[in-house]
Amino acid sequence: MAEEKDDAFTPAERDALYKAIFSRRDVRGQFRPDPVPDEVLTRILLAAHHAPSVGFMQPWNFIVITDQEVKSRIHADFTRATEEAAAMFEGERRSLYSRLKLEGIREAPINLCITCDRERSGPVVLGRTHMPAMDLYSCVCAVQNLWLAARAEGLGVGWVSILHEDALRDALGIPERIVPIAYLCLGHVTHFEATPELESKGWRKRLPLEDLVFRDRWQGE
Ligand SMILES: Cc1cc2c(cc1C)N(C[C@H](O)[C@H](O)[C@H](O)COP(=O)(O)O)c1[nH]c(=O)[nH]c(=O)c1N2
Repeated sequence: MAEEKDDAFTPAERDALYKAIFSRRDVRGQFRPDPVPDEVLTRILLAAHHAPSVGFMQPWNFIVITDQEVKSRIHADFTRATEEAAAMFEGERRSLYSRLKLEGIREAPINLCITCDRERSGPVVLGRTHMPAMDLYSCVCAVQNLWLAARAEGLGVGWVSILHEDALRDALGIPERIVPIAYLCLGHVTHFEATPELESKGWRKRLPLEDLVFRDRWQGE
């Protein structure tokens, strides 16, 4: 066998990465109260900070929330928003929606808001000159890095987006030029589900990959 180059992944390293990808779950209901050690939190934040970003803008900030009062304020807004959301679905969908657990704000030992500073590196940004949303997408890359690193650390992450942006800004004192990207609940978990909860609870199935891959041009409707 050819000698591995230093920058190549061994098969075990490759498998470990895929394991993190395929076993990552959105966690809302299985948080344990035990605290997350600071060094673990630092490692996953460092993973987020090593995400790609347009023009190397690094437009993110990480607001680490452990104050139960702040969490309760956000949770109160979730309760309002989720009632509004339930009303947007009809019949059986509405009652299924209402039975789903869609956040773990108060149970998770850490809540984390990832934000985007749209002015971080001046008005003209390499790579964002023609597609201005690229800074927002960069922050989502940071979220995904953190989500995968957390999985490898045995920590669950749940993304909560059933919130009013103004209420979130108010609760966290986020200034106007900063965009809240993700509100995450984070902590040790009793277990990771094998499949997305929205699938196991009958909300929606994973689509077949072959239906989503096009060759050379758009081949859908
Ligand atoms: C941008 C964004 C926003 C949200 C989510 C995800 C993403 C990417 N998801 C989680 C979502 O339901 C979940 O990712 C899918 O159901 C797939 O499940 P796994 O993440 O594979 O477990 C999510 N889940 C939830 O219970 N409440 C929420 O508000 C949200 N919001």
